[in-house]
Amino acid sequence: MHTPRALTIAGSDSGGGAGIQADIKTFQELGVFGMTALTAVTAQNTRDVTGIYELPEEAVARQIDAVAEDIGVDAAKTGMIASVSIMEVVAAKVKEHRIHGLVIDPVMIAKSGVPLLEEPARKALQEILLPLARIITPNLHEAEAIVGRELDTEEKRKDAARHMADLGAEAVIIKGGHVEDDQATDLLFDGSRFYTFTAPRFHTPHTHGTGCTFSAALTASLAKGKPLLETVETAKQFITEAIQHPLHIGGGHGPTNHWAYRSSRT
Ligand SMILES: Nc1ncnc2c1ncn2[C@@H]1O[C@H](COP(=O)(O)OP(=O)(O)OP(=O)(O)O)[C@@H](O)[C@H]1O
Ligand SMILES: Cc1ncc(CO)c(N)n1
Repeated sequence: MHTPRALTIAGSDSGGGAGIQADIKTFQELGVFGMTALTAVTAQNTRDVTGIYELPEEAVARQIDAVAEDIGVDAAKTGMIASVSIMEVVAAKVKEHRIHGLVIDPVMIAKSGVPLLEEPARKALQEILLPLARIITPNLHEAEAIVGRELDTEEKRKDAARHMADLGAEAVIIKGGHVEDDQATDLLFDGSRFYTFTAPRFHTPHTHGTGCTFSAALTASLAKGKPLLETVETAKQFITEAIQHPLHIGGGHGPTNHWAYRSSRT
């Protein structure tokens, strides 16, 4: 069996808790060889985003070409893709290199409240990236932005998931991190059935990069060739343990603990 290889196409978080840093830490913890194609560099910590520097389209294209042409990609994820032009490049390269097992994390704002997606790119996301998704993983607010309505009941969230599947995503997970509830429940739609994945809600400020970490864990399992339900189950356990055992780093929304899942198993 070959070594599973996963690529993240995302932004850099200098603070190390979100973005490509969260992704490659998660890939490593799950025994998957991690590769990166940077779309932007952010100057960021647990409190704020103080700078966003997009990479040129050509730089994004060449990074994807470089890894796909030599190393190979068993699964990939997208995170922060701030502009329509970079979205177009990513979609073209995903098609050109026939990258399957693509997890789309439709990142829109950081935990600190700073927007990471330019306004015109919101619509483009559903037209350009969403149809390529093996799994799309919006949080509540991202799902509301994609379907253009409030999703304050489970029934409405189910309709939204169906809507995103109709737009072309093979599977949809509406994450429950921002839903007012004692539990953190994620809703999966696999194109025909709904499933829920529930964990206790921890009352902690250390949730910086939860979405990145969760989608990276999904990508790692897909790279290993795991089926959808097992993939979501593993990712949910990974993020739950990472939130449950925080590292207490920084003065704001601190990172999750990327080694908690492994530590509890060794
Ligand atoms: N306080 C919490 N306790 C337990 N699980 C949580 C908590 N907050 C989020 N989660 C879980 O973490 C995962 C990511 O969900 P969330 O909705 O926070 O993503 P997000 O908003 O995209 O994160 P990010 O800040 O990285 O953008 C989901 O599985 C969600 O249920
Ligand atoms: C670079 C980057 N990507 C994604 C997020 C969302 O958590 C973030 N804060 N920073």
